[in-house]
Amino acid sequence: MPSTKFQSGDTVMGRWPGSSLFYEVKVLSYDAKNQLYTVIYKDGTELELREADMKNPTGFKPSRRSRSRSPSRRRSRSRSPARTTRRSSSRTVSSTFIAETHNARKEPKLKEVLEVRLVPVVRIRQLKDHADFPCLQSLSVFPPVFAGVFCMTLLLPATVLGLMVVCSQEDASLMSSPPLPALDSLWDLQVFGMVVLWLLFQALLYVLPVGKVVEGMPLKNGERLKYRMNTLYAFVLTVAALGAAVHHKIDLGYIHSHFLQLAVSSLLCSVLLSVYLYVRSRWATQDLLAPGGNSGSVIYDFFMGSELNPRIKGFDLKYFCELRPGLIGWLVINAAMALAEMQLHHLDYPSPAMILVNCFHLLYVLDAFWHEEGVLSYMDITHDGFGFMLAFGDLMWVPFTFSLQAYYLVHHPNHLSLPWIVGIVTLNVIGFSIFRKANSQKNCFRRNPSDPTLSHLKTIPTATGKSLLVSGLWGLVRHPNYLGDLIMALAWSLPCGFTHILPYFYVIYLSILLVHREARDEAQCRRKYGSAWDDYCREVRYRIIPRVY
Ligand SMILES: NC(=O)C1=CN([C@@H]2O[C@H](COP(=O)(O)OP(=O)(O)OC[C@H]3O[C@@H](n4cnc5c(N)ncnc54)[C@H](OP(=O)(O)O)[C@@H]3O)[C@@H](O)[C@H]2O)C=CC1
Ligand SMILES: CC(C)=CCC[C@@H](C)[C@H]1CC=C2C3=C(CC[C@@]21C)[C@@]1(C)CC[C@H](O)C(C)(C)[C@@H]1CC3
Repeated sequence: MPSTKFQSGDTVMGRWPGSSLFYEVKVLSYDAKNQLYTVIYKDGTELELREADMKNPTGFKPSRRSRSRSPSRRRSRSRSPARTTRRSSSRTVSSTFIAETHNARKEPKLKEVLEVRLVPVVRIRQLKDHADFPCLQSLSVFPPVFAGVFCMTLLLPATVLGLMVVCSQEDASLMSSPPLPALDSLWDLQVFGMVVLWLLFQALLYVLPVGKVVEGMPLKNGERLKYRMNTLYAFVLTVAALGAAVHHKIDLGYIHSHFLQLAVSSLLCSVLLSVYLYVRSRWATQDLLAPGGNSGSVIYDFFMGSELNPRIKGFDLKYFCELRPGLIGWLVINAAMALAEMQLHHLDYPSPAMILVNCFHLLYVLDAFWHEEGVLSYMDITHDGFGFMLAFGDLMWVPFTFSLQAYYLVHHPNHLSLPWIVGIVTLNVIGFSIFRKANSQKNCFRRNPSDPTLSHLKTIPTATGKSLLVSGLWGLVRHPNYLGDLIMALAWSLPCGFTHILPYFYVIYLSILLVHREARDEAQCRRKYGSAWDDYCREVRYRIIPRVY
């Protein structure tokens, strides 16, 4: 940490954003560029504070009123700071501070020290805050949370396999009960070898010294990890390798004919990886753990993951899995399904529906690769531990459920008329434009808030020094990028027609995931930005869909 008034590890008094209350906080790191300290309150809340909002503890006396209260719990019991210090979007942060500091001087009672006996509350709150799972949000006591996590560990893989089995039946209705495949038909050592080879090949491409190296978001200790941006190269080299394989008469139809076995082998790889991750996390120091990453429950930590960025030397396991084997694997499966469709129905070209599905998915994945740097600031990388949920999500869920539409079309051809094709392409273009513009605007604004291309947008200042965009797409709904993602998801399903609901599984999954993710992000932003976030919510009333939600 550079020479600053407060040092990492110091215990000082930090202002709760939007209020005149000060609580005991521990300094974690200092961001010299933005001149912000990352501090942690005793209830586990992490915020960025300016030096002006931090004071030495001397002179603060314990409150007689305050007992076992965290800032966040206080907000729900007493009048919310948002209401007591309500400010409009046009009012500047500094004027708010002056007013509140003045008040605080007149009313010493407002200066309080947090007396903490919060450990169980912290853990439950952090558990509920932890990941993309709605069931964890609604559960408030430990045993059900762990039981829920345990069931998910079994249910999620079963869901993927079940969907794949149903999808291959003529009657792909979710209500149908297709014959279960024999257990030994699910396993083939050669297929397992292929999956391991695939992972090793992708790992080899990851360590190639091509592509620029960039720094990730600051960690708790202020450090920034380095990441090499070369997913696009990995993709191009994979396509070249597959092209060479096809040229040498290797039949990609193998993927279609061994689809279930490939999924089971990928599941096994994700389980083995998660066991490794769990075991190594037992030796990880506190500053390497994700928030709430050490709950004390084996099953919970196995599922959610304890370590934030597990690395072997410079090889980042989470970042590798998030973007490469699963996403590139998804595209390879799609291409194999197009080939299988041509073989099965004796076609010279894939059907228009298959072409649309392949092109839409290709665009989505290439976009993720093109904007690879943006992924470094996504919750999965900066906040979530790496455990079974993400390992399974990346290695099995993404390639085998995201490709269900292409798999479905192999067995359920759907004729598309020209107007339908035009309509579906238009819908995807609209969804993609919203998704891309929203993500780019936010990333650009976070990198450089005074970027001239964004000067026309209105913003709301917050106590942390960062502002929130409040016009343009971010003024339409609070998560325009989710809206675009959902519109695209619908466009991907429509080429499969309306006979079965199965091709719409992706839209349903994404809606649940994004609604939950939005709630989780909202809770984090409210903690981070206090009353400024409430102002934003008043100004932009809808979360994802204008006038609906
Ligand atoms: N296909 C799939 O399976 C999935 C796709 N996704 C996609 O991944 C992408 C990333 O999603 P996710 O990481 O959840 O969240 P976002 O990229 O939407 O990031 C949320 C963060 O943006 C900042 N923010 C929120 N509102 C504003 C505002 N008005 N102005 C400026 N900054 C704001 C806040 O962080 P701060 O203020 O700290 O910068 C907030 O925490 C999305 O496009 C989503 O659609 C996500 C999950 C699954
Ligand atoms: C039910 C279950 C197993 C949940 C696990 C969730 C994960 C599969 C998803 C959580 C967030 C994801 C993102 C992408 C893929 C799915 C997971 C890992 C993503 C990489 C897809 C491509 C996008 O462009 C993206 C980079 C925005 C996106 C990031 C989030």
